[in-house]
Amino acid sequence: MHALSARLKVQKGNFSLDVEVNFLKEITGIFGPSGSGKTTLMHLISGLEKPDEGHIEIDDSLILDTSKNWNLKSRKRKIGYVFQEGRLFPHMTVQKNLLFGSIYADKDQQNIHFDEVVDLLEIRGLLEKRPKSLSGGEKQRVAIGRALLSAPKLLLMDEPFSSLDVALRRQIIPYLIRINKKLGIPMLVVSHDLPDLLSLTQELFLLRNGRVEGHGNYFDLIQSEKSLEIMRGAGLMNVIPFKVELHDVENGLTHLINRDASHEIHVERELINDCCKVGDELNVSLRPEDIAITLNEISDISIRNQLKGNITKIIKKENRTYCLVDVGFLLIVSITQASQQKMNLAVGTEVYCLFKSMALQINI
Ligand SMILES: Nc1ncnc2c1ncn2[C@@H]1O[C@H](COP(=O)(O)OP(=O)(O)OP(=O)(O)O)[C@@H](O)[C@H]1O
Repeated sequence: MHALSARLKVQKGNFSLDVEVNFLKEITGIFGPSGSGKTTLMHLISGLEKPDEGHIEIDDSLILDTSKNWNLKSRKRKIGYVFQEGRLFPHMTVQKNLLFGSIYADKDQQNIHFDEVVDLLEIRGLLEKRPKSLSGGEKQRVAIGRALLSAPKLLLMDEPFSSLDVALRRQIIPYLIRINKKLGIPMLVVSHDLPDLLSLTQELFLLRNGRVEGHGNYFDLIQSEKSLEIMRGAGLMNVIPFKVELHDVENGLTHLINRDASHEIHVERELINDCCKVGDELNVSLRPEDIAITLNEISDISIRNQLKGNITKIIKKENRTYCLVDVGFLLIVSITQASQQKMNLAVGTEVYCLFKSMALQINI
């Protein structure tokens, strides 16, 4: 059963949107450059805008069908919408803002209660405050809480990170993952920042000029030249799930292993910030430019992380060469075309991917 199934068409001046979006219960990202129609799509799904033609079902119940003249009002759609800048009511305390969310909630379907939301988002200490005295991340968490208390079947988030600095983004992302896992509320998250989006989900729709140009897992998408082209300018990123294996206090390192325990990497403890226990799962991000390729393992080198693999695809774009390397999981590596030619790299070549521990970003 799809959490959302939508076909939508709209013309706005010179811009036309014509898309089909279906997804399951997880977190799904909508990535696209500025002006590609992301906000328009969210408005159409939430009912803030009306399409010229369209059909929307949420959890198999019909929300909109223009051919039958069926169009549920926004507040009846059971969709929580978290806007870019939170949009809290300034004259109300945090508590009242949160309770406002439950006004439209269908009490029978309320699968999350006030105290649970407050604890999940860690906002108990803020309840008596007014929005103007909150930080950006706190506002955003309250806005998410308000949306959750409306008992939504679907949560839409438009650029939830854009008003937050890096530290606050890192805070919000785990809350969103927790909400999705714990409450099973599907989320559609719009962003033009690929690394942020990828730390939340690798299931993506790529939007360009009002059309879906690709849909699926990020690592499948980057194998298509067209999708790679859309994402390239926004900061391609490797995002790999790891588990904390051991804290090596003496050497200041934490050892991480991947899902099937085939690979171990080492990161500086200061990156982990003492936040993770052995056994905790985390995502490690690594820029394709921060990985070097060699044909042999190098022993007398300070770089500790050297993963052996095979090149599965090579894509050339301008003077860069993108190599997809299967090291047990896929890594995307960006090198110059000159390096590729000099090393004679081709599909099937066995290589080592080298990266410094400091090049890793940890998303908890
Ligand atoms: N009322 C309107 N009349 C005409 N064109 C419009 C109208 N509203 C939006 N547009 C155009 O529709 C296109 C898509 O806008 P939209 O805000 O959905 O894009 P977006 O992907 O969310 O962009 P951004 O990342 O910059 O927020 C843009 O080219 C915009 O100029």
